[in-house]
Amino acid sequence: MTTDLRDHLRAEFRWTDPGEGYLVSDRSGWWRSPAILAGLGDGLADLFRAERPTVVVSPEVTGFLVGPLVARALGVGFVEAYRAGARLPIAEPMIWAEVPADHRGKKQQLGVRSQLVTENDRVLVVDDWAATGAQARALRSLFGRTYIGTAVIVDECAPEVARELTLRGLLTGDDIEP
Ligand SMILES: O=P(O)(O)OC[C@H]1O[C@H](OP(=O)(O)OP(=O)(O)O)[C@H](O)[C@@H]1O
Repeated sequence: MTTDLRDHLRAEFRWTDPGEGYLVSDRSGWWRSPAILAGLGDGLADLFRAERPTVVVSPEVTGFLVGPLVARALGVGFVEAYRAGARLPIAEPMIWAEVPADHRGKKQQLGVRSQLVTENDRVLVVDDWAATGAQARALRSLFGRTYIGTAVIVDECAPEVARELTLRGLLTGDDIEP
């Protein structure tokens, strides 16, 4: 099942060249694929099922596509982590974490409605991609001991960063090399 999923993810992934000296990942083929949508929740959930997560948290915005699939597969709920500056559709109070400079060198903040995660939760962070690990690091700092790890589709982090953040991926950077 997971082998099939990995094959589908590799097959539906594209690099695009906007002509600005770097390539940009095009992940739209993933969301268009019924096979990927059917398998992605369980595929990512299986990376952490043994750790019995009780809630999934994902960063804005692509994380909002992936996180609910994983929450559904685990039978738990989903919480949005918004970027500062977003027009928040949820009530205060929020807790905020500084995001270290990410893969574009940009600093930001991520915020979660504090009442949605309790100290007894076991938080699984889910995202489509990890490059520097900045989003995962920020959310780990936000949740402290309730953080159990981060599941991503593509893990491009340095191995020591992935280990430190308990970050696991379905694919590595080598799987989608241009
Ligand atoms: O490991 P990091 O260096 O933190 O990078 C990973 C982040 O980069 C991508 O998001 P992006 O900022 O491109 O925003 P998007 O979700 O709006 O596409 C991806 O969805 C992760 O959230």
